[in-house]
Amino acid sequence: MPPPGLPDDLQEFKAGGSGEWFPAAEIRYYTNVFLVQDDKLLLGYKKRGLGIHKYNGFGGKVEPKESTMDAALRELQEEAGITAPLIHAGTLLFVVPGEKWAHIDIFRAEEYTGTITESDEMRPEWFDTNNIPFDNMWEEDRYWLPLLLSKQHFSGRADFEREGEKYSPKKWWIGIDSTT
Ligand SMILES: Nc1nc2c([nH]c(=O)n2[C@H]2C[C@H](O)[C@@H](COP(=O)(O)OP(=O)(O)OP(=O)(O)O)O2)c(=O)[nH]1
Repeated sequence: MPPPGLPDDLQEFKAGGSGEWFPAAEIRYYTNVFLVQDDKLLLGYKKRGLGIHKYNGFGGKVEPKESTMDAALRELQEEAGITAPLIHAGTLLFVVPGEKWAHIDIFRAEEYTGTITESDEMRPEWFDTNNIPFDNMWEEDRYWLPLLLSKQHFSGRADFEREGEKYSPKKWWIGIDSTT
């Protein structure tokens, strides 16, 4: 059974952790873009802000009156210097008690135009898809990134406890959309 906040028609893929899901809160929208070419994945090393010193896709907050797609394209341009046709890969709810829920629309791109460029926020780096730096990423990314790579549409939720800038995973659930 999917946790609160996710659609009902999901097939469980990975779940773990313990305790209760944190209570509902207001939702804030984010984007995250992963570029995949052959057996290579482009990640960015985050130099500031949420997730500092972790590798992640390129993305950020959706601004008021901006569509999610426009936000994803803007962040990809700002953080990696490129533009790309984006395919919706899945969604993730990232929950921290006492904070707004982050609803993250996650996109995959397979081609791009422009020159991959380091920005103030991200240092881009290519990784082999069988050598992804999961130990230096958000904890639950290891569970859903394989679904992004295998082109299976997913939805997930991950609840974290926060102590200062340290986020510890508490409970997570990742499902595959049964229509894919
Ligand atoms: N892969 C992954 N990404 C996550 C998780 N949680 C989470 O917020 N993110 C992403 C969503 C966004 O792409 C990014 C956080 O956005 P941000 O705070 O850098 O937003 P921004 O670029 O608008 O920031 P700023 O300009 O205000 O500094 O981290 C997670 O658990 N896994």
